[in-house]
Amino acid sequence: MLEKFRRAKQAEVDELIRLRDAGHRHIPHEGVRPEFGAALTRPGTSGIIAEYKRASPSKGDINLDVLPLQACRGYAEAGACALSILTESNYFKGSLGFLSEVAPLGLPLLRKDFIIHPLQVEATVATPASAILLIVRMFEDLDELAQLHALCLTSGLEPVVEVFDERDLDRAKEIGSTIIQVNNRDLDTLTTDIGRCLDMVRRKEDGEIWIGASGISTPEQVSRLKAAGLDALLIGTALMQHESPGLGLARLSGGRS
Ligand SMILES: O=C(O)c1ccccc1NCC(=O)[C@H](O)[C@H](O)COP(=O)(O)O
Repeated sequence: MLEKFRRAKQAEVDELIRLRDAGHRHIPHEGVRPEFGAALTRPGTSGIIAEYKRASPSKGDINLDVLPLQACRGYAEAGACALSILTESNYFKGSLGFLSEVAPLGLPLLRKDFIIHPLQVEATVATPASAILLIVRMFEDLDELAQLHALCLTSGLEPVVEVFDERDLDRAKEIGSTIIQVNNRDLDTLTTDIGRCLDMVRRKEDGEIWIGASGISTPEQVSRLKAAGLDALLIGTALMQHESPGLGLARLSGGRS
């Protein structure tokens, strides 16, 4: 599955290389980037990262009717501590432009995509994103991942490093990741099992911020995962399936609406 995403991304990377070779430069975003990691652990936070996700490989179209700002305003009103914005276009019907559309809400933004090349990091620096997803499995060569991780940090983006299993976690820790996201989705079957982050969070160490992602859909799961030590939970489908995603979040978290 990830190989399929990597191939789809290569076309985007080739275009970024062509533009760079033609002299195009990304102008860094000049506004404030609210701190992402700090927002997940601030006292009193809901600890919920609400995702704007229009479609997915597992569900097909989820919600094409609610615009980014409309959905994310609802998330902000319902107490989301940060927003995850799917920018991948082929499988998730996302767009990089969504980041600027929702930035006026003032919440920290995670760019959720398949990042494999430094020019994608540069392109992200030109947006208001505070954080960017790096998926350990996308990299055979750990040095390549370590270099992208370092580039994110020096560029002012907080890298969120996603792991699926213990080996990924070993590699994430080896490069010094401090924001670790455990994905509960099995990439072969696309099914989810929250037991994965419940197991892995036992390896959380001081100074690390842990996020549990995928397949979270009930208030009971939210309470159980938080009690197990996850700092934040990233939720997309269960919210976007609501006509009003913000109301979906309010129901799930008992937050304001
Ligand atoms: O959502 C998918 O079907 C999917 C398939 C293959 C790779 C990644 C996929 N999703 C990306 C995500 O990480 C999720 O959007 C995120 O964790 C939220 O999950 P959910 O709450 O289950 O929508």
